[in-house]
Amino acid sequence: MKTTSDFLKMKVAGEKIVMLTAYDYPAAKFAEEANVDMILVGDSLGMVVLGYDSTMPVTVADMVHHAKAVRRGAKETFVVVDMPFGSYHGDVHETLKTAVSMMQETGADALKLEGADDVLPAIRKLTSAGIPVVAHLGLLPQSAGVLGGYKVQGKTAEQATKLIEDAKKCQEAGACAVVLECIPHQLTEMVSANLIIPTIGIGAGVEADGQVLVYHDMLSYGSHHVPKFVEQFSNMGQEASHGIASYVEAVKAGTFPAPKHFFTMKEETLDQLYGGVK
Ligand SMILES: Nc1nc(=O)c2c([nH]1)NC[C@@H]1CN(c3ccc(C(=O)N[C@@H](CCC(=O)O)C(=O)O)cc3)CN21
Ligand SMILES: CC(C)C(=O)C(=O)O
Ligand SMILES: [Mg+2]
Repeated sequence: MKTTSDFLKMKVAGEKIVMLTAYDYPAAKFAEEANVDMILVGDSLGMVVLGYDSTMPVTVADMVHHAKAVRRGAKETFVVVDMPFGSYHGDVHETLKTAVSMMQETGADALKLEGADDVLPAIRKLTSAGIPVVAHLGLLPQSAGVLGGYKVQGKTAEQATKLIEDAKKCQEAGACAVVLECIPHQLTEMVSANLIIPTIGIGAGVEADGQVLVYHDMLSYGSHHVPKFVEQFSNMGQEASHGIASYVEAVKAGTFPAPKHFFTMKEETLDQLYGGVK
């Protein structure tokens, strides 16, 4: 299994880090088999798996439930779990307690927290307690209400300067990597050059040290709105709906199940059952 120090080495060597989200056992297995470097159990599961229209309703219990399934499917891959909305903005001792239980219950390798500023003490606290932390800057879906929606961040010189400073502060606080979401690619280049820890981009250009995408987006598996930064690498949703439509048709037509799907009784048992007469 790769560790945080391998990710630092990959950055130095210029080897791209591939991260993919997963929310269940089969997805985790597929990711591990394809040599994904890091799996993210993202709170985006609230949207793509649970059908909410934001990540706000997702709870620690939801994250734990899905992360346990992912861990069972990918025992040899570095697994990062999102701390959900509202679970790390209270007292740092409370945050540490929540983080410890998330780590112990799921067997995760790291936790991810959105933001800098008042989140820095939590990053410091968790790291010093031995929990690797991935930071997350730029578009913060858990603050979409405050940001005014899912919009590109860091477009002005002032915002960009703040983001570079925030990234450095996250690194100083002990973060082992930082996710950069929806920022101009030139800013990604600057942040990446200013940090020792790797940057993992989503909608942040090719200059990041790694990339992350949401499983359901990159496979076109039922996610309704697909952001501009997504490439659809397969068409799973279409495969699924065609498969289900064929099943419905076959049952209605009586062509499924076919004899190869039947279980059959012996002739002599049938004779006993009928008492020799039908
Ligand atoms: N399915 C899914 N994919 C994601 O990547 C994702 C989630 N859900 N949920 C949590 C966050 C929210 N994310 C999103 C969602 C939408 C846009 C989006 O539509 N952005 C606009 C750009 C808006 C602008 O121009 O400022 C776009 O057209 O891509 C961006 C990030 C990323 N994360
Ligand atoms: C979009 C990624 C980075 C994320 O935080 C998630 O999937 O929840
Ligand atoms: Mg998230």
